[in-house]
Formats: sequence, C-alpha cells, structure tokens
Amino acid sequence: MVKAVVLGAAGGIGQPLSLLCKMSPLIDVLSLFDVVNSPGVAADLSHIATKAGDFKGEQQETEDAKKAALSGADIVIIPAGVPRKPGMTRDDLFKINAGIVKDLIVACSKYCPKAFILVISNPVNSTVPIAAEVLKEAGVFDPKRLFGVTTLDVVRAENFVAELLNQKDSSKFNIPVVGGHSGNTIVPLFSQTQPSVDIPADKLDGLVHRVQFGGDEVVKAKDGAGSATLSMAYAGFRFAEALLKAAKGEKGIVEPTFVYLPGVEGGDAIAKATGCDYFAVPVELGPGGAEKAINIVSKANDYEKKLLDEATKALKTNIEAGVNFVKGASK
Ligand SMILES: NC(=O)C1=CN([C@@H]2O[C@H](COP(=O)(O)OP(=O)(O)OC[C@H]3O[C@@H](n4cnc5c(N)ncnc54)[C@H](O)[C@@H]3O)[C@@H](O)[C@H]2O)C=CC1
Ligand SMILES: O=C([O-])CC(=O)C(=O)O
Repeated sequence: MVKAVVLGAAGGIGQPLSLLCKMSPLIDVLSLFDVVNSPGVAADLSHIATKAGDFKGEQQETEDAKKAALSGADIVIIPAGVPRKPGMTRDDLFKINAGIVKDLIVACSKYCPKAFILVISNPVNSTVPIAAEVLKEAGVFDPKRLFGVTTLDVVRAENFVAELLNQKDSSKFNIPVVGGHSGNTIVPLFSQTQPSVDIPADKLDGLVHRVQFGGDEVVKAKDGAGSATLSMAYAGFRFAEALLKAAKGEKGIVEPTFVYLPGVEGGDAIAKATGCDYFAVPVELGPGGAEKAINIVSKANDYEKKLLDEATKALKTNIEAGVNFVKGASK
C-alpha cells in the first residue's frame, strides 16, 4: 500500500501533478493538501476511477488537517509556495517560500518522518537545506529520503538537444544535469550524454544558456501568470515514479537529484571536490531512497569545469542562506 501526498495540491503544479499521481498504478492512496481549494481538487479527481482511490483534500491550515494529510505517507511531493513573476529571480522567492517549506517539513517530521520527501518549491538550492535542517532538529533526518527535484533541468536539456539535432524523440537521450536549480548553478554535462552527441561548437554556449535559463522563457511567456507548471508536473511525476519503482525493487534506476551529499554513499568525494554539501548529481535509487551518488562531476571536460566553478560559488551562498534560516531561528 503506497500513500502519496501532494502539499500545494491546488496550485499550478499541484493540480496536474495530482492528476498524474491519480493515474499512477504505483499509488494506492492519494492525499491532497493546500491552504485553498484542495477539497475541490480532490472532489474533481475522485470522479476518475483509477487505483489511487480513498483520498481527500485537506484545506485548513490546522494541525489536524496536516496530520490527516500526512499520516502514513510514503512519499510527500511539495510544490507549495509562490512562483516567479517576470523580473524576479528564484532567490526572490526565499522570503515567502522559506517559511512555507519550513512549516510543512515540521509537519512531515511529526506525521511521516520516514517518508520520501520531494521538494519542488523554489529556491530549491535553499529550500532543500531548510528541509534538512528542520528534519535534523527533529532528530529524524535521513539524507537518503530527502530530494530536491531538478528533473525539469534534465527534461529541458534532453528536449533542447533533440530539437537542436532535429530529432523527434528526446526520450532516447540521457543527459546528466548537475549542480543546483537556478541560473548558472545549473550545469548540463553534455559530454556525458548517452548516446553521445556532437553539439556544434558555435551552438554550445547558447544551448547551455537555454538549459540554465529555461525557466525564464516560461516566466516571460506567461507574462505575470506564473512559471512552469505543466512541464514541472511532468518532471516531478517522472522523478516520483522513478523513486517508487526503485522502492519496489526495480534495479538500475538513476536520476539526477539535489541531495545532501555527506549522507549518501559516494557523496563525500563529490562534496570534497565541489566544496558543496548539497549538489544535484545522478543518484542510484533503491528501496531506501538515494542509494548511491555517482561521481560524474569528476569526468567533466575543461569547458564544463569552468561552468562548475561558477555554479559552486553561487550554490554555496544559497545553501548557507537555507541552513542559516533554520539555525538562526533556533538560536
Ligand atoms: N523545482 C522546479 O524545477 C520548479 C519549481 N517551481 C516552484 O514550485 C512552486 C509552486 O509553483 P506553482 O504551482 O506554479 O505556484 P502556484 O501559486 O500556482 O501554487 C502554489 C500552491 O501552494 C499553495 N500554498 C501556499 N502556501 C501553502 C502552505 N503553507 N501549505 C500548503 N499549500 C500552500 C498555494 O495555495 C497554491 O495553491 C514555486 O515556488 C515555483 O517557483 C516551479 C517550477 C519548477
Ligand atoms: O523558473 C522558475 O521560476 C520555475 C522553475 O524553477 C523552472 O521553470 O525551472
């Protein structure tokens, strides 16, 4: 019996993500929580007859509602919080989203301390360290079970490469994207693409920039109505599904994700090489969650090493902001 919870279920990402969860044969019970309109979303989805039944939308911001939503959860996916508007960076969201994520993780630490937690809320580079610090303070932190969802960067990289090479099917490309999830902290390692690809030298800078700033394309096109929601729901579900399959025992599943490196096998060497405790790297998933971090960073070519240098500088500041948000508050 697998129980999945979506926190922020009535939002732009939350609704299509909840629909994908409702359609998944890997999920038996789906629980939706938001501070607005989640009973409506739940009622709507309940008319679809699929396996993920027995679910309810909890709305009030009360302890009882959070307890009902989260108790017994195996996987919690969190797209709660505000999205960007044109002219904003993801870091501009910290002021509001840091507190939202902190409160929701406090509830997870009480009601489902062993669940896999997937953080989508931005800025991921800081909200994941916030989540880790909250779980540490509660004495229930398992680094193998906490993930920052960076799959949209992978999805974009795969799709943009397919587009550039005039290939219709992006699913045949496997492109690791490492680092963080904002601007120049996002580092696509095209040299590690499987199967290998030849990217024309005069197109490389533009391609890297497009992956790093792909979110801006959507923010601009939506013109004040938010950021990526549908592609994010797809990406979030792709990662959740991979994790649930691995949890059931399927072998060989590897996905890039933003994790606390010192707590994952193989992560120490990457933390040492990058100077960052949190980093997105390809991770082998298994029944316990993040079983092994794969050190693909050490294989970066000279061009990618420069990108990594820039990424780690910015990432360290973002990580520190997240850690201090929780540690500062508890002093
Ligand atoms: N990791 C990634 O790759 C991506 C992350 N995002 C981020 O995801 C977040 C959500 O984006 P959207 O769905 O477009 O925003 P949205 O505003 O459409 O939806 C957010 C939902 O969160 C709810 N919410 C706010 N406070 C809450 C709380 N305390 N508890 C439960 N629910 C709460 C709101 O009521 C709303 O329904 C943003 O921070 C955005 O930047 C967006 C795209 C990609
Ligand atoms: O750009 C944003 O603010 C939303 C996001 O994280 C993305 O689309 O990658």
